[in-house]
Amino acid sequence: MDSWARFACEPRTPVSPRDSARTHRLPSRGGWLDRLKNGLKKTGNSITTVFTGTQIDDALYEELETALLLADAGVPATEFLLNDLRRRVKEARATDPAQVKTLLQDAIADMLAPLEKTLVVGVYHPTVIMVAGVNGAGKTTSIGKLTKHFADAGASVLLAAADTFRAAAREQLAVWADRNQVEIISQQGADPSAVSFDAVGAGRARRKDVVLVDTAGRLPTQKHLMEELTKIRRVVTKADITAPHEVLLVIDGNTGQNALAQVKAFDEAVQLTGLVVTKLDGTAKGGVLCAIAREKPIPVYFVGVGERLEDLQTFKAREFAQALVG
Ligand SMILES: Nc1nc2c(ncn2[C@@H]2O[C@H](COP(=O)(O)OP(=O)(O)OP(=O)(O)O)[C@@H](O)[C@H]2O)c(=O)[nH]1
Repeated sequence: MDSWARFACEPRTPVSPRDSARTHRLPSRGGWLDRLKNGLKKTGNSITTVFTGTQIDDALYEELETALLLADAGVPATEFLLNDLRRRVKEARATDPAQVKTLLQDAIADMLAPLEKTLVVGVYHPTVIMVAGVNGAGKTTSIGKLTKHFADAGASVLLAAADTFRAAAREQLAVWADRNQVEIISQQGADPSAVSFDAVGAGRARRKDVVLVDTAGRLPTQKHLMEELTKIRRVVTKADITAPHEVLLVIDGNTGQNALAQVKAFDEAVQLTGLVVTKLDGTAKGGVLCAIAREKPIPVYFVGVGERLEDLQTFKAREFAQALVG
């Protein structure tokens, strides 16, 4: 068993006949649930206070509806959850609001379950992962954290600084590359597609396991920048017909319902394969994952609750539901 396989301890649905596939699991989940709980406290508090009463009545459901909407779960997910919960309460013949709280946890966990998926690398050589998002969502930081974890697990990584305009962005990525002793392709002022093309070629020539492409932040309303992103994707495919193997959108958990709009817009532009939800620490809008599950179910590979390395972990539906309705 190679050093990477030691980290491959999560169950995996085979995605390829190639048995060299590796699953990526971030190490050290110690204390994670508490950190997640702490991060989601603001969202969770307004939901859990609904269950402090003594009766299961219409007022309880109405309060819960308000709390879910305030948590940015959105109308479709809120309606679904309320109907599902009423059914569960009836079936369980629950009489105590505390029981309803546990049933809500179950309902949320089931709703979020389809979003749970493990990022697999090793099926393709290299696995090309494109990372996009609005400005300041946490792309570069997340790439840095993932690089560290990939490197620790024995995978070779090549970074591509496809944000060629902002010097600070390239420098930030170079710091992560340096810290993890991984190579980086970076060219000031160059065309982001050209840098990405070169990186995929270099990744293959240098036999890297993973090529991570960091793109510049952009708003879905900036049409030319969204077209630029589409072009990057197209050019990556020119460099390797099977790539990109993953297209990740990093979203800031604080943006709530707007995050859903971002998911839709970026998916249209580059066909997303997964999400990274950052900054869930201190947000009152953590319910947005329910909205995503109901309205645009794209897998959530990782969630982040802070700036430290260990603050980015794989997403687990039940854990999230537990943290939200603690
Ligand atoms: N509190 C908190 N801060 C975070 C988290 N993830 C990232 N950040 C911070 O968010 C800020 C922006 O992160 P970046 O990684 O630079 O964001 P970016 O998307 O690459 O930004 P642009 O390159 O400008 O588009 C930094 O100060 C990060 O440290 C998180 O989970 N929680």
